[in-house]
Amino acid sequence: MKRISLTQYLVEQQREHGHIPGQLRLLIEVVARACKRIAIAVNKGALGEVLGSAGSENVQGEVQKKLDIISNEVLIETNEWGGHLAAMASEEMDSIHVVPNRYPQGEYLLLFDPLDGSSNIDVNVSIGTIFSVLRKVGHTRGVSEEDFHQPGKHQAAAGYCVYGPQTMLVLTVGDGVAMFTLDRETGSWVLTQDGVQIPEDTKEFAINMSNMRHWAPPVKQYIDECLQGRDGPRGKDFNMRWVASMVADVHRILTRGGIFMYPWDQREPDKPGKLRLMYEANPMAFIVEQAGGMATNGRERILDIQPEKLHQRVSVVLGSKNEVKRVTDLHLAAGPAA
Ligand SMILES: O=P(O)(O)OC[C@H]1O[C@](O)(COP(=O)(O)O)[C@@H](O)[C@@H]1O
Ligand SMILES: [Mg+2]
Ligand SMILES: [Mg+2]
Repeated sequence: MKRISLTQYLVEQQREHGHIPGQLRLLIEVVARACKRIAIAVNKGALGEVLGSAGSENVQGEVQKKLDIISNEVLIETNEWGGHLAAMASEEMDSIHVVPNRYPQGEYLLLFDPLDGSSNIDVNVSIGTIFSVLRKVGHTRGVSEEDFHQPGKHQAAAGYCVYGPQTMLVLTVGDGVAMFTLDRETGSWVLTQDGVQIPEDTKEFAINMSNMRHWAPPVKQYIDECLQGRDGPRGKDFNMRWVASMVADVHRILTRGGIFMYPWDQREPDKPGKLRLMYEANPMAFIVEQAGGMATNGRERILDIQPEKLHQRVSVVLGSKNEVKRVTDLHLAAGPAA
């Protein structure tokens, strides 16, 4: 098999399509390098003393794990000096991190969920890193949080790394989705799948069923019809999977299809959902769309949502096109309140 490295892939994309500027290519390579360092820490587990809680809370009031903090630091440290970024934002930081004056300033903004699936860290189940890249628009000096408030359709690149039985990097620069597997012996990312396509139909759904009694009627109806299997209106049996690491659930969907949902629920009616728009939903929605799937908040395309806050939350329905469409149609038919 001819081995194509991440560098080679990006250079070829640049040559063929001309839409990956040098700074963006560098940025992606640096993020991939940071993910490699995080993978090494994840791999060491208890031997590296990286498991367990850090005893602090993030801006959303969630208890931080040691790996949440380590991964955040690795991403900042590897990215801030390269000259490709103006600023970064993270799930684990209250506000944006502007690249210090001692380093050259770049034109991109990087957002990340440094460690996704925190509840799975200590139980040796797949976790990951999610990232989104925006271009700093406008030519004003300096950078502010408002510069980040761009809808997901403006992302220049997005990706995630999954730390599972294999460490994989999944990437889109707006021209399809490519998957790379980390060769631990050589330390390089090797292209293992290009032109990833999500099947349009599926018999597999992913949702945290323990929240069922709190869901809105359209979500209840959709899942109820799936559960009725071949005796119900769908006329086929469904299977369920829920890893509780979005990266792992989305990775399965990219590989063999499926629908993923983390919907609004009535426990906290003012909160649109659990997942964060800018560094979880947007990058995943970009990847899913680039692989032929669909991603909505139940009503509108996630990539069209105009963000108002860095840590804004959103309801998420993504994956195989025909199923996401079905859930979205049920919401639209139910009217504005549901
Ligand atoms: O524990 P729950 O409610 O099933 O939530 C699981 C979801 O929460 C998350 O773990 C949130 O991500 P973080 O670990 O980055 O906070 C998602 O990855 C996952 O889909
Ligand atoms: Mg997350
Ligand atoms: Mg996280």
